[in-house]
Amino acid sequence: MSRHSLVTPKQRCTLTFICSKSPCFPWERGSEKRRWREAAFDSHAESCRKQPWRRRVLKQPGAVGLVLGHPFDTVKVRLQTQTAYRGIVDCVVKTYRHESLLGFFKGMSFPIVSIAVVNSVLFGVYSNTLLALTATSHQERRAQPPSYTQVFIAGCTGGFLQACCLAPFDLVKVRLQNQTEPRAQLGSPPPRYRGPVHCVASIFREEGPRGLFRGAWALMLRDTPPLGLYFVTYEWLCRQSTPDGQNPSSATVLVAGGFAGTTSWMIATPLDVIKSRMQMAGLKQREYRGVLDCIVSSARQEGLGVFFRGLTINSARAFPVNAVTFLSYEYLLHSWA
Ligand SMILES: CN(C)C(=N)NCCC[C@H](N)C(=O)O
Repeated sequence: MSRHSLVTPKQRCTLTFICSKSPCFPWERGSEKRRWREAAFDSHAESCRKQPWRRRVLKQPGAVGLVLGHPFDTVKVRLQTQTAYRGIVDCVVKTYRHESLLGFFKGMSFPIVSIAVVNSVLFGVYSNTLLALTATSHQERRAQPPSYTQVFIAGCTGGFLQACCLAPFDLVKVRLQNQTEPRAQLGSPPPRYRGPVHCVASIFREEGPRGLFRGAWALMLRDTPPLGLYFVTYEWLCRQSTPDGQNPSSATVLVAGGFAGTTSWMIATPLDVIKSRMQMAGLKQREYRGVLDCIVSSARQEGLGVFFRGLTINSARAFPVNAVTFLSYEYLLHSWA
């Protein structure tokens, strides 16, 4: 049966993106490898068609990790962009007092909506870049592991492209997380943004369409080399603790994924600070002229310590979130194999 009869165009697009068994390489036309890839894609598509719950269930761990990690992210963003807090504890106490528990969950809706797409782009581009560089499928990769340079390049490519998709969602998240007003009460002034959609509309109106991509260059720099390192750390730790040719156990995947998240966030924190600051500076105020200007003026005004704001909380949050992310990624690839 042709693969086109098994899946709808929408499914085909998602599958091609996520799965490393994409049948779409033109240079393989007519070759044995291409026929094998098409057969693998057919059975893969068939199993997804029969068990649509699989994809839905597998997306949940990422969302659960995101919800649990969001309060940490809010504290981090506030520490990086506001000067009103003396440290993590002060920020937690003030947020709780003024805004209750809900204050920690501000700006969470867009990340929840976008996480599936953003993770699919990251892991899909990573997997497909590795496939293009090594010509080995995910299953074959345990027997013929790619070099760390190939893993790094694939990770950087995935990181760069995920940042392009993430930019507007991340901007809205950061703007909403920084609203410190308590819930609307009679007589109190309303917050600047009433919700994510109002935030998008206001930015569009006040700062123009480019406003939605404020801080995007800093975000791309933040996500490109650190994500190369993210996948190299993960691969290295998996290979260290797994006998040659075997798949890593779930415990190994959790630990390696957690460490990969923590290490990459430690490296990424200085650019994360710059990114958040640029996102908060509205285009109209023209507070910074670019990434370099933001780096120089932040360092001049607040010292070099400014680049490490939120480092502890960022690294702690990254462990569980990325442990779960890698576990679902591995599970997804194996259940589709
Ligand atoms: C250092 N960076 C930017 C990353 N490691 N990014 C990939 C992991 C993203 C994950 N959803 C998280 O929020 O940690």
